[in-house]
Amino acid sequence: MIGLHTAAEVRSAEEPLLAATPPGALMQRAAAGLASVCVRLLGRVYGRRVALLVGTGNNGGDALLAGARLAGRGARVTAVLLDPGRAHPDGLAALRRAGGRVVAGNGRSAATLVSRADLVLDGILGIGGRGGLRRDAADLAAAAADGTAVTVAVDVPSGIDADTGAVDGVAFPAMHTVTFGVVKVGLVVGEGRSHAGTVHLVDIGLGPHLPSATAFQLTDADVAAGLSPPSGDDDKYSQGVVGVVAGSATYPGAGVLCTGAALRTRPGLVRYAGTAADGVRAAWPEAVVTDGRPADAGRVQSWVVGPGMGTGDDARSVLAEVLATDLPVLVDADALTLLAAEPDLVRGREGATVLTPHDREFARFGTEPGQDRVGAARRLAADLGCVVLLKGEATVVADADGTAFVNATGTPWLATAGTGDVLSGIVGALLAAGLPAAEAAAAGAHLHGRSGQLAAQHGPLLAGDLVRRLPEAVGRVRGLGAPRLGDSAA
Ligand SMILES: NC(=O)C1=CN([C@@H]2O[C@H](COP(=O)(O)OP(=O)(O)OC[C@H]3O[C@@H](n4cnc5c(N)ncnc54)[C@H](O)[C@@H]3O)[C@@H](O)[C@H]2O)[C@@H](O)CC1
Ligand SMILES: [K+]
Repeated sequence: MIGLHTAAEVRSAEEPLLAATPPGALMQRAAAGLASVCVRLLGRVYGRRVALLVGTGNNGGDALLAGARLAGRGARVTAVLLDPGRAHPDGLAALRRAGGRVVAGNGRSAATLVSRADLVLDGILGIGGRGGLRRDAADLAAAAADGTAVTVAVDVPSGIDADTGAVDGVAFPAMHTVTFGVVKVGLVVGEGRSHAGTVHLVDIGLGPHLPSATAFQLTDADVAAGLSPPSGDDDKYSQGVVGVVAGSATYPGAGVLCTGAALRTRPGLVRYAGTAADGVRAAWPEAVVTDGRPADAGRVQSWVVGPGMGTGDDARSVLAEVLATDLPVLVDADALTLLAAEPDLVRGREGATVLTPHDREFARFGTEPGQDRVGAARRLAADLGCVVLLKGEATVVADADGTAFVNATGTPWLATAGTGDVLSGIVGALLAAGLPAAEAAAAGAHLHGRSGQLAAQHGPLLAGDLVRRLPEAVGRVRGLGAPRLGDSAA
């Protein structure tokens, strides 16, 4: 698992480390790591044009020291100072000694220089940044976006909130972010994720001083650990039996997709109960199907309830029946609409409850998710005593105790009808297999994203393609062992 940290956690870890290291040593470590990523990205360094965008803090100092290292290898480095009187003095001296140039950051010539560079390093603001970019900085970020340079953010893209990924106005559009010590939450979630590009982590020795993370990104290896293959002693019941209530006689699709996804994730046994019975039976002869109520379906170890089931009295009564059990229940789509009107149906349940809203469904519970998606999911999870999986470009999972996961996998092609029904089926299967609810939700989102990436390799995908590619996604997740950073750009 990759721990995700806040700026305050970084500050608290930096303090003892700074006290234990010679002055400037930490910044030199950061600059060395930053420069070596830049060398890799540039390929040939000699003669390449490098523009450094330099603010008033240590983030600008990192950029200047890395620029000095690149100038030492023959790059033509120019520092663009946003506040010339307040740039990091040691960094500035090092750059000058290495033969780098310095210009002021206002005016057209600075923007032209940035738009013609081969590499632009963004050292405007790091974790000390507050609020959005000011006018001069925003113009330079726009020039970088319009140019052809490789854009690299130092520690965090300037203009994003390192804790939430929120952007207030304009932020630097990085293709790569070289971050120091730990991955900040804001690099992998919300708008921060798309501004950060591929994330490279440079170790500066913070590890022993860090508090435990409360937010995480799962790797393939983490998900594989929860998906142990069946042993010789397993039978169809011991692998986990999922109950699905989804779809309707008129619209059986949600029932078909949800049941198929559960079967393909963990093919033990899936029991379907509902009015889409004929459609589900025709599509999945492997499922055990009844057109009766959940109680008529037989024993299950988890329930998935909601997609396409409607919001009428019958649907409400089926939802209440499922929630009255002590089993893990995943509540999605129409069942979320019903639940938002009666949230007490889940408060105090003995079994775990996982809610899987998109933004509009989330808002029915009282507040829009806003730009702090991890915070919003945590608040709703704590309020209802549930696990909340908030769907998005980076899906967030929060447990009632505050533990959060930010999903690393996926593709924009997943924004198509029926993909949510597939996610519900996957998570339902993992719940039936006995995974703790938050981990089942996070692992399910990871698998869903991997399946989407496989299905979108050659272009647009349909929800049914996700179901078809699920066994391969499970196989790939099992086969890739090493933790992978940089998935945030996937
Ligand atoms: N503390 C350390 O020893 C290390 C820190 N490192 C770097 O230091 C950074 C943090 O440095 P700082 O605390 O100096 O903070 P920053 O470099 O993030 O910036 C703070 C400065 O920017 C100004 N500022 C804040 N918001 C602004 C805005 N919206 N527009 C214009 N100016 C604004 C502040 O007044 C302050 O002068 C990290 O992100 C990392 O890059 C690394 O060198 C590793 C070691
Ligand atoms: K930056």
